[in-house]
Amino acid sequence: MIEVRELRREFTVTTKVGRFRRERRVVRAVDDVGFEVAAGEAVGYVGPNGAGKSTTIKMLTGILVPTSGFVRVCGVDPARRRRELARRIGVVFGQRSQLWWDLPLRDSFELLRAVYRVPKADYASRLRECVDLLDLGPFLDTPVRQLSLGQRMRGEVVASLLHGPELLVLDEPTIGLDLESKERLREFLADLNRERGTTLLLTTHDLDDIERLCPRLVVIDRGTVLADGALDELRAEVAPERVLVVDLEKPAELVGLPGVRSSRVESNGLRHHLTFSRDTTAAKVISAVAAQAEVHDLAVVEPEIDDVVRRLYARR
Ligand SMILES: Nc1ncnc2c1ncn2[C@@H]1O[C@H](COP(=O)(O)OP(=O)(O)OP(=O)(O)O)[C@@H](O)[C@H]1O
Repeated sequence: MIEVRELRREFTVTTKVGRFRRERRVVRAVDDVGFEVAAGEAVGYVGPNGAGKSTTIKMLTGILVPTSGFVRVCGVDPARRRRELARRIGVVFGQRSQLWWDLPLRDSFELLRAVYRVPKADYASRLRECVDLLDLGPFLDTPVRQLSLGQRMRGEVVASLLHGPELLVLDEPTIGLDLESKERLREFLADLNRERGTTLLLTTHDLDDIERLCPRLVVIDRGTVLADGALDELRAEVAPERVLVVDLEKPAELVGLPGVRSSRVESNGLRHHLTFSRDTTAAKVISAVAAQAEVHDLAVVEPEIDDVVRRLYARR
């Protein structure tokens, strides 16, 4: 669905040096980026501010022409065949609107139907389904300018789906939304990917979006790919330890546990946080604990996704 190889984009920026002199400098926003996304995948494209995410997205959607490299989306060169691509993909920019500000939401959708020449029956059924799932019915006749951010974002997502795209590209779709709106949108997108098989590529700073939606992550920093893989694999790679939290029936000291590298004791010896390596199974640690004390409750804690991504950035 997406093929990117040695993709590069440079910008020339002019900065003032001293009182009269200006200096031209080339900024390489995307520097030999490569990755592929297969049909049906949901991939998170993450990186710190200025990493090159939006620039990549703009090249994938044909808004920006690459300085060099290879890019194909749905088999076409986005910059050369932008119009054709627009009929096959949906794009949502959290910070920019594709809706007509003064028109009711319904009229914006109608206009987009005409732009994309969506057959009336397809349009009606897609609109009905999206509006129901995203609970937008009560707002269809409200001018876009009067919608809350959460309502508008749901509107943006509907607008991007009216022509039934194979791929949906989202740049910061949950930015500024409250927790409930975020959750509703994530649920909708997860269903879209699972039930419809729509491919998703999204950039976000909210790693809960990734946890909820994207089994795979492509991490970029300073224009280059730092890591690309399944979230679980990246977790195992950069965070080679997990924590077993055990609550004992009675306070006890635990000694000689297999694979346990460090421990922290709380509640006067009742709760133990045992950090163990991935070479050991949780079952082995648990049975060694159970041989020494009576266990009341336990949980295995994986490192948080924020921690995984922070460690990936730090590797640089
Ligand atoms: N039109 C432009 N002209 C000059 N420099 C630009 C332009 N667009 C982006 N850049 C620079 O390219 C780099 C990458 O920017 P980009 O917007 O792609 O990052 P990002 O990962 O999307 O960041 P953020 O998370 O802050 O949105 C930055 O250093 C930015 O200043």
